Amino acid sequence: MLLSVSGVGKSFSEQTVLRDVNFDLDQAERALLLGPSGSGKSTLLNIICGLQRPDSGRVEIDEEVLADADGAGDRDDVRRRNLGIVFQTLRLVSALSLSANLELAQKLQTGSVDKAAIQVALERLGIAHRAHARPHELSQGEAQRAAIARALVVKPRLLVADEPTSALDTKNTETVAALLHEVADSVGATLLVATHDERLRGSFGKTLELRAGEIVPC
Ligand SMILES: Nc1ncnc2c1ncn2[C@@H]1O[C@H](COP(=O)(O)OP(=O)(O)OP(=O)(O)O)[C@@H](O)[C@H]1O
Repeated sequence: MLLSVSGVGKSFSEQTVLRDVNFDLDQAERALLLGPSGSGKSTLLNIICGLQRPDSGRVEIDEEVLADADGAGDRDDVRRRNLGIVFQTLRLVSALSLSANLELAQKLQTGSVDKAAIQVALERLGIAHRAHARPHELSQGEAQRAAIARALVVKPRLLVADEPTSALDTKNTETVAALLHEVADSVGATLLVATHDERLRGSFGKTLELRAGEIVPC
C-alpha cells in the first residue's frame, strides 16, 4: 500500500466537512475522488498536500506520516520527496520561461535540477516547442499541460490533481485524463484526481465518492 488515509476529520467553525475519511491506494493505482461541489474534496487534498491540518486522523505514504493532527509543518520533507501536485491555477513565475519555471520547481522541491527529466516531461506532454515561452504566452491547453509537467518533473510517487478538467470541454477533458494516466505510468506514480466532473466517472481504476464527510462505496 502506498497511501493510507485513516480517520481523517476536519471542521470549520460549526461545519464538519470531513467526518471520518478512510481509504488506501496501492502503488501505481489510479483513483478518482468524486463528490459534488462543497463536499470537501479540496479540503481532503489540501490535508494530503500539507496545506491544511486535519483535526483528527492521519495520512501516511509508504508508512511515513504525511499529515496528522499534531504536526503538519514537520512533514515537509516527506511531502517533497513523494508528492507531485497539479494545481488548478498555473502557479508559474511570469518573468521566467516555462523550462526555467520547471527548473525552479524541481530545485525548490528536490534541491537539484534535472534538465533531462524536464525535457522528457515537456516532450511527453507535447509542449517541448513552448519551453522558452513565458507563462502568459501559453494557450489554455498548453497551460494545463504545463501544470501537469510541473508536477511530473519531481518524479513523484503520488501524483495529485484537483479539478484538472473543470474548465475544459469534453474532448479536452478526455485528453487531460489520458495524459494524467500516461504521465503517472511514466514515473510509476499513484494517481489521485479530485473532481465533481461526472464525465470522468469510470475512467479510473478506483472511484472514491465523498458524501457527508465520508467515503462511500460505489
Ligand atoms: N478555510 C475554510 N474556512 C471555512 N470554510 C471552509 C474553508 N475551506 C472550505 N470550507 C468549506 O468547506 C466545505 C468544503 O469545501 P471544499 O472546497 O473542500 O469542497 P469541494 O468538494 O472541493 O468543492 P468544489 O468542488 O466546489 O471545489 C465548503 O462548504 C466550504 O465552504
